[in-house]
Amino acid sequence: MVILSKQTSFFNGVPLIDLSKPDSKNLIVNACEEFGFFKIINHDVPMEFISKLESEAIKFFSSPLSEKLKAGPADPFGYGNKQIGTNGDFGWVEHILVSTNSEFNYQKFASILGVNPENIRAAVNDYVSAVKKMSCDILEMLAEGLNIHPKNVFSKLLMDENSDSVFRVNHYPPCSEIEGLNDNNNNNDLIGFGEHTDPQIISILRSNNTSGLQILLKDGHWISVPPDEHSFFVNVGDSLQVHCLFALYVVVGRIFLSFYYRRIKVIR
Ligand SMILES: C=C1C[C@]23C[C@@]1(O)CC[C@H]2[C@@]12CC[C@H](O)[C@@](C)(C(=O)O1)[C@H]2[C@@H]3C(=O)O
Ligand SMILES: O=C(O)CCC(=O)C(=O)O
Ligand SMILES: [Fe+2]
Repeated sequence: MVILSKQTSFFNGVPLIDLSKPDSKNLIVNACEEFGFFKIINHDVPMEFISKLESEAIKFFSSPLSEKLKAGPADPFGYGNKQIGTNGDFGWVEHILVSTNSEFNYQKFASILGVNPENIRAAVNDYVSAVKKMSCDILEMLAEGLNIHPKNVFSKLLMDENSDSVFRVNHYPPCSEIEGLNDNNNNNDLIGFGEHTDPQIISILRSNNTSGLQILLKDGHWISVPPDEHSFFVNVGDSLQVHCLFALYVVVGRIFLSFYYRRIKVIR
């Protein structure tokens, strides 16, 4: 199912965390508690790593479907089309899911792109390492903001060799059925990536300047997040919620709820 909507106004209240500022740790804790979602600026992920990966992804997704299918199915890793995950969820999306493990085999993707698999590995590793470093900084600030020792209590979950961290690239292709439609009624039958929480500790999201990302506020309203290709968005996943409910609530008396979000198709 795809939710189709004319772009309505953007929400300007997403908490903003400037990683270069000393008060970030307290702001991160408040954002996790009040919102479960925040935007990161002044991160150290080089734009060069982001652009390199984005251009390889664009090349891959522009390949003929018959070629892309050779890199599938995503069970668990590879190319997937419309079928999101293993729960039968459906979306107007195609994706690549890869392990962040450095031994991952990129041969299938490299053949389609006509490049050496080591080039793809290097591009993914550069990006993923920089994003992991940023994620560890965020998780350590979170522990510090909560006054929990040691400060790597969360970040060690990410650095663990058995960590289930994954790298996913989603592509939301144009939908010929809705092109040219002038939908004033918020026709509810078209969605890119359906409403869900992520099972991980946190999810780090970045997209190009495409709108459609929506988050569910505590009052039950879905609101649209303004896109920003230079920033990352972070959302609280189920594992952090569970950790806080069972371990931290007793100690520090704070609760973080994992966060519902989705991506809709927007008529321009
Ligand atoms: C629709 C779904 C796909 C997903 C499991 C879920 O029910 C909700 C979270 C999705 C997600 C997002 C992050 C990762 O890409 C992923 C592998 C995960 O752990 O949670 C996917 C799941 C998936 O593709 O199976
Ligand atoms: O498109 C997005 O920004 C969200 C994608 C998403 O929720 C996911 O991959 O888990
Ligand atoms: Fe997600």
